[in-house]
Amino acid sequence: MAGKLTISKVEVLDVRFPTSLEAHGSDAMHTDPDYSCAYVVIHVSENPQLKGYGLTFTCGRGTEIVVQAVKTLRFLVEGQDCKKIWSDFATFYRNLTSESQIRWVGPEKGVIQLATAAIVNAIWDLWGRHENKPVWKLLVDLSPEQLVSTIDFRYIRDVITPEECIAMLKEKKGTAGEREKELLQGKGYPAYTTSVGWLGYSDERILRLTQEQLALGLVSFKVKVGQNLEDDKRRLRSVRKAIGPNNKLMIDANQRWEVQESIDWVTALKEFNLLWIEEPTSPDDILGHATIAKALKPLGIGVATGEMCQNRVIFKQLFQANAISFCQIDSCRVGGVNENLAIYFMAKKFGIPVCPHAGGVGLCGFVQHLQVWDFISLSGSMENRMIEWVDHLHENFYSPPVVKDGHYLVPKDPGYSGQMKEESIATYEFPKGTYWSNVADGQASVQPTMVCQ
Ligand SMILES: C[C@H](O)[C@@H](O)[C@@H](O)[C@H](O)C(=O)O
Ligand SMILES: [Mg+2]
Repeated sequence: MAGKLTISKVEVLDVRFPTSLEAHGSDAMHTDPDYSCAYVVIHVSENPQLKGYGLTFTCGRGTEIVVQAVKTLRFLVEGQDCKKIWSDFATFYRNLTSESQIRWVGPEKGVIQLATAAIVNAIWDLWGRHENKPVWKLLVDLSPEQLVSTIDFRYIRDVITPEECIAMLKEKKGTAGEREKELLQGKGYPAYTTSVGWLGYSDERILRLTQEQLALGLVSFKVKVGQNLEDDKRRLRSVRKAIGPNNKLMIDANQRWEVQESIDWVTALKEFNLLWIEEPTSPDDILGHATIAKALKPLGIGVATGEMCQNRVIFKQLFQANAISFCQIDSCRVGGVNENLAIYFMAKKFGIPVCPHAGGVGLCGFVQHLQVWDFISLSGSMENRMIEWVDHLHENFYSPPVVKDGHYLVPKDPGYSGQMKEESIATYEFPKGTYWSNVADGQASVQPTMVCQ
């Protein structure tokens, strides 16, 4: 790799889509999300054509705080040589997450962690584009030593070491080509859908969408629960009837309950043959999740969580405490690709399947790369694994993810699939995009409707 690639500018934009108008994305705790993001574009001096695009997902209000956090971190990124970063990514990552003053407002959690993810994701996108490869292929082609060198092992060495990770990758190297071929020539990677069952949708809408998705080949469905038990029973009865006894059904409470309440509520829903209960309680309550998991095990219902688990340390403890049966990494909640790799390695060690979270804008595009890499290079298995699919806002991206016949097709374009269309930014940048200026002028609606037909 001759020549430098100096980061000349980290650009950051606040982009918000008014999804609350249709109750898309609504759940028991986030009743009116406007799917939004802090969107980062990384420029390099030596090549104006080459840019890296990344983002972190937010729900509307508060995005401006994440944008500010990216601006605060900028001085650690601008002026850096990308090639130097890629050759020792863990050190760059550590510098970002452990800066001596900024770390007080984290460390490695909350807004500053979301901002880290947006920057780090953009740097991986840039790397993929520079190598002319989708990020999954970049990961697959890195040597085991190089790939593992991107991970900051601080605080997780008591459960996993770089040497163990390298050995895991080496063990799978010989057969990786077969799995890559299987994914590219076969149906792709199994998906499940959440976008039939948002909490603010009417019963009629849920049923119609379920039937539509079934007809499109989806066989796994997730429904939001947690506000009212009788409502949950009625919806689940309808969805279970529509999908039949053999298709998979999951529920998601988005942290609505206490620990005992989780056990009681889910037990009351056991007749619907549920694969998992997702986020029953606080994402920080590791032992609470373990208690719930133990109580629900005899019912055959697993516990899933991850979309709001802030860093690798929380995941480490969830694994250690037998608190989850499904690990839901999130491409933007922890500090981007590097930290997610650490979580994948721990999941492999503890024998827990990863089913990435993707309910948000841009997340389906990112996580498909990680999961494809995992199948080819690490777990070597799709058993008990699926990638979440939410069918919203993909039209705003240049290389949108594609689900066909219930499977994600392997992305082929270089990068990490997060580049947003210019016209979408011009419309939805907050507050100056045309959509939001019209709202300010009273020419567009902002009133969320909680029940939609
Ligand atoms: C506010 C969001 O749509 C969440 O409801 C969503 O991420 C959800 O938890 C999911 O699992 O997709
Ligand atoms: Mg969820």
